[in-house]
Amino acid sequence: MQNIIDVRSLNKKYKDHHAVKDINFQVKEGEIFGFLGPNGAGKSTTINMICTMLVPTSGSITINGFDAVKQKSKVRESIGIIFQENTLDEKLTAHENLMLHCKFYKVPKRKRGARIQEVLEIVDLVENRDNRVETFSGGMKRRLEIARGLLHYPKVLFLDEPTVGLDPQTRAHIWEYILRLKEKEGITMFLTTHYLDEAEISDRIAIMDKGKIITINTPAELKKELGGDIIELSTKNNSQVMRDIEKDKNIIDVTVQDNILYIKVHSSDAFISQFIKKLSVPIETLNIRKPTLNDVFLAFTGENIQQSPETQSK
Ligand SMILES: Nc1ncnc2c1ncn2[C@@H]1O[C@H](COP(=O)(O)OP(=O)(O)OP(=O)(O)O)[C@@H](O)[C@H]1O
Repeated sequence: MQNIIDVRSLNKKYKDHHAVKDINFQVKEGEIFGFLGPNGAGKSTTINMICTMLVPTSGSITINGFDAVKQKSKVRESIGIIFQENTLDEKLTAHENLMLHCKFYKVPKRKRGARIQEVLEIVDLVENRDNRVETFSGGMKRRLEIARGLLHYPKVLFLDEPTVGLDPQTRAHIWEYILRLKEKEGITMFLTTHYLDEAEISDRIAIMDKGKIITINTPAELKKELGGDIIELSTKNNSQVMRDIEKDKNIIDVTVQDNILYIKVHSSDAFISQFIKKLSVPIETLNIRKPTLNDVFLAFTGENIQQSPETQSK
């Protein structure tokens, strides 16, 4: 598979802050590329540079064969962006919103009608074409934004938390459309998300932290690399537990989040009974499971992938 995005030695420095530090990665044509990282990792800065909205301090970005600094308009023709916040004009109808975008992107006049019809069909909004956007549900607005992002036949679609704030049923519905697009039109998807299940859909995932790409792999490989089992344990005195299990050779790693200890072990089978005997404080909850993508994220960044409550309502 050919690389549709090629990022090399990319840096961005804001006055006294080095936000993106010499990163390198490639995105293959047709894949869903998940771009994850905690708040402030440098994801938006990187995406803004790829989308030509921000000039890099140094390094190179090639999209669809075009240079993101020297061939901005060619790059813009090659990409579609679905922003997190609603950028539709609520007072206009679906059709009028799409027409406005056609003009902006200079889609030839004689092709506009057919193309609008085509994208409305993709997202199942043909019957709503003449209704004002203000009458749409959250899910319909998102679908219309996706339709708009597709109007100029982009090769890459940037999806910035595409289902944030939507209910689970609508989220599942939006994903049906996104996956249909991938299948039918072969569009490459560059996805940022704080939802674990969405990250799982990615063909490959890059995790960014403190301005650097710290790993890139398929979700399955990332989990496999982490290996072993995870024991989730809570007690009234977790620091005593840490002392109890100190120097235990079966333990690979221990992290603490929200007062729960996540103890990574090679295998819990033979280990668990002697582990419990070692504890000098009563157990409140105990759970044993295989690693998830969240464990991968936690291991690399020290944080949970899920949205914090204050950003969830955005
Ligand atoms: N215009 C700016 N001037 C100075 N510093 C900035 C500017 N924009 C971003 N930063 C800093 O650069 C770092 C990376 O920010 P960025 O927005 O790229 O992170 P992010 O991974 O997208 O985070 P989030 O998930 O919260 O959107 C942060 O420390 C941020 O404060």
